[in-house]
Amino acid sequence: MSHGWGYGPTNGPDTWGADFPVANGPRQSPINIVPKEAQYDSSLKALKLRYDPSNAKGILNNGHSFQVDFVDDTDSSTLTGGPISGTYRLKQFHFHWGASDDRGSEHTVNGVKFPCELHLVHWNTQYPSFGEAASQPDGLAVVGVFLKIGAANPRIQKVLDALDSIKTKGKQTTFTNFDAKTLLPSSLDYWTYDGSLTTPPLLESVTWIVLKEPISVSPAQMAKFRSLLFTGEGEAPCCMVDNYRPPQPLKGRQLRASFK
Ligand SMILES: CC#CCOc1ccc(CNS(N)(=O)=O)cc1
Ligand SMILES: [Zn+2]
Repeated sequence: MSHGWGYGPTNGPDTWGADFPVANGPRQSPINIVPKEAQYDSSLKALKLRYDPSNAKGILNNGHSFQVDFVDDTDSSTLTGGPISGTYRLKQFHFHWGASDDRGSEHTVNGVKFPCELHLVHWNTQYPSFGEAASQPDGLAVVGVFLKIGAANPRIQKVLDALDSIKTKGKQTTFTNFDAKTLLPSSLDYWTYDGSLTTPPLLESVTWIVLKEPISVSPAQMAKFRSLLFTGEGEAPCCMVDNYRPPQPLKGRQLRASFK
């Protein structure tokens, strides 16, 4: 049986290059963000996120994380402005997290890991589909949001309450009427750089937009993330934790900031 990619000792990030050679490419993600080395760019526009709650359709345990999927056949949930040109449609959002609060995020800031990181995945409508866009250097835009330990965040609770229904790999359920914009912090200040998907196929097609301000998550809410399993029903259970790729070499890329 093929031993697909994952986050364990025999199929984790250090092994991905065997099946996905782009893993050692020039624009891999995530990266360590060093704010002092980010170049403020006054030409960067404000992010414009317009999401229609009725586009939310389902929530899925995909065996690597869980994702909330959106209807993306019209321009009703979009990202415009910021560092991108044109219109990008929201496809899904998902998270990465650790087994304990000292790790879990993919991007780091001055080497500091957050316990969790949210990714909102968008694709460039210049291309006919997500799949087509994912193979283009300007095909995707992912907004990254750090989660830091603090007060319980009521805005993620509806997502967390759905996790009991998708405990094992492959399980999915309907998930409707959800405004992804409520997951965002009050400030939309961001860092941006050219990067890749952080999971296989690791395609170098992502404009990364990482928000400076984190949102909060409580220890009890983190426990809900950690209640999921990488494994399918009937398999020996393996807790879904530490599903993050570590920072990759910058390889001369410029990191820009939308704020001073
Ligand atoms: C091409 C392709 C494909 C499968 O779809 C995805 C979607 C999102 C991701 C997650 N990428 S990330 N962590 O960089 O947002 C990976 C594969
Ligand atoms: Zn991700």
